[in-house]
Amino acid sequence: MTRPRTLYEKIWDAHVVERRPDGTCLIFIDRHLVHEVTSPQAFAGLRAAGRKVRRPDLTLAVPDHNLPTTARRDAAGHRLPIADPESAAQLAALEKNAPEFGIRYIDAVAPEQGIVHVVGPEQGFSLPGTTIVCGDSHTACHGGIGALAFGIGTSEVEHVLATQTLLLQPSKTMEVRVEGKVGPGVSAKDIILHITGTIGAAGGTGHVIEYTGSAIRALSIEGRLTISNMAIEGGARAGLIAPDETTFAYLKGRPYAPKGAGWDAAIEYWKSLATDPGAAYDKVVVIDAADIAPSVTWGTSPEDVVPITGIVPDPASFADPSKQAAAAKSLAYMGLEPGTRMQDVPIENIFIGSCTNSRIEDMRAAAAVIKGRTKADNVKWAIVVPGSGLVKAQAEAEGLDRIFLDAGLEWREPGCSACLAMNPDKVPAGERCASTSNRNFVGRQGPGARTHLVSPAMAAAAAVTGKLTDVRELMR
Ligand SMILES: CC(C)[C@H](C(=O)O)[C@@H](O)C(=O)O
Ligand code: SF4
Repeated sequence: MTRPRTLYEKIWDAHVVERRPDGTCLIFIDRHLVHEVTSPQAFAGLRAAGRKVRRPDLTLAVPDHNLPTTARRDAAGHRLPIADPESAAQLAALEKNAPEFGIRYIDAVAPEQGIVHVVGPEQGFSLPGTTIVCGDSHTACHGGIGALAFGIGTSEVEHVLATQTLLLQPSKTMEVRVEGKVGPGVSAKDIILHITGTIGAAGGTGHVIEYTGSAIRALSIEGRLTISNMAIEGGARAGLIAPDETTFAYLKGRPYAPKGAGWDAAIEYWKSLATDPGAAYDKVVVIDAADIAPSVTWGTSPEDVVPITGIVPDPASFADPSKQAAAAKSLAYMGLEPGTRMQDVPIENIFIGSCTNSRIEDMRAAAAVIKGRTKADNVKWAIVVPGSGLVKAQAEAEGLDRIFLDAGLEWREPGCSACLAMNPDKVPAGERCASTSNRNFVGRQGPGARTHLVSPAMAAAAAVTGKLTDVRELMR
C-alpha cells in the first residue's frame, strides 16, 4: 500500500520533473500569472538572452497594482494617461511585452480586468491540483481552490517564462484545523485574522498550511480565497484548501475551466487530491470556531489581532522582550494608548477592496451593513473597490453600487488601490483606515498611514459609525 499523503505532497509529487540528490526538485509550473510590477525586468532578461516564453498558453497577464481606480476613459472613450511616470512605464511595458511574447493579456479597460488573484480563479485559469506562480506574495490566495500557489521574485518570473519550471525545496506541512460553527458577524476574514493572531506572523515559516475542519468546509470559495490569501501573513510558503463540491460548482463553466469529457476527468482527479486518512503533518494547530469574534488589528503586523470587544494591549503584557519592543514601536506609530477599547478608536478612512476581500460576497457583506445608513461625518474618505470588472458588473446588477453611493461611499474601478501605496489611492499620514486588505505594515497605505485590518462587514460598520465598531451591534 502506498504511504498516506497530504494534499500538498500529492500536488508536489505530481509536478516533480527531476529530483536532485540534495532534495531540491525541478517542479513543473501549470499556471503563471503576470502583473506589471514584477515583470518588466523578467521580459527584458528574456529579450537580452534572445529567449521566448516557453508556454505562453499557460501564462496570463493583467495590470492591477499601478492602475488608478478612477475612470480609465474620458467622455469620448479615449484611454486616460497615467500621471505617475514609473507606474506609466511599468504598465506600458506589460502592454507591449505581453503581445510581443504571445501571452494572453487582459488590458486595463477590458471587462475582465482586475486584481490578478481575483481574475485567476474567476476565469477558471487557476484550477485545483495545479501549481501556480506569480511575482507576487499573495499568490497563496489561489490555494483556496486547492492549487499549490506561491509568490516568486522577478528572477524566478524570468525562469518560469523561459522554462515553465522552477527549482524548489519541498516545504514542511502544517494543518490549521478550524472546527465548529462561527457566530453571527464572523466572516472568513475574521477566521484568518484570528489564525494569524494565534500562530503569529512567523508561525508558518517553512511550511505550506492546509486549512481543514468543518468551519473551513462551510466556507464559499470567496471565503476560502480570503483565508488562503493571508497564509503568507502567517509566514507560510502557501496555503491550501482541499477541493470539494463547493469548488467544482464554483469553477464549472468558467472561461478557462475544462469542458465536456475533460471536465469529468478533471473532477475525478481533483477528488483524489484530498489528504489521505492517516497522513501526517509536521505541525498541527486546532482552533475552535466558537472562539472567533469579529477581529481587528491594533499594530503594524498582521499578527497584532484582538477581538473587536478587546483593548489595545500593553507592550509589557507580552512575554517575549523583542515583541514588547515591537509592540511599543507599533503603538507609537499607530498613535494608540494601551488599554484603549478598540471600539473607541475613531476612523477617518475606509477601504473595502484588495485581493483579500473584493469579491462579490465581500461587496454583498459590506452593502448589507451600509444599506439604509449613511457614512459618519468624521469619515473623510470611504472607497469600495471591486476586485475585477466582473465583480463590479455583478455588484451593479444587484444594485450594491447604489447602496454605497447613496450612503456617501465611493464606487471605483478594479485594482489594488489603497491596499498599497503604489497608485493614487493613499491614506494621509497620521490618519486611520479600517481596511479589508491583508497588511498593516508601516507606510503600507501611504507614508504615516495607520491601518486597522478588518472584514468587509466591519469596515462597513466603521464607515457608518466613524469608529471601529462591533458589527454585531448593527445586526440587531
Ligand atoms: C507589488 C508586489 C510585488 C507585492 C507583493 O509581492 O505582494 C504586492 O502585491 C503586495 O501585496 O505587497
Ligand atoms: S491587492 Fe494588495 S495584496 Fe493583493 S496583490 Fe494587490 S497589492 Fe498585493
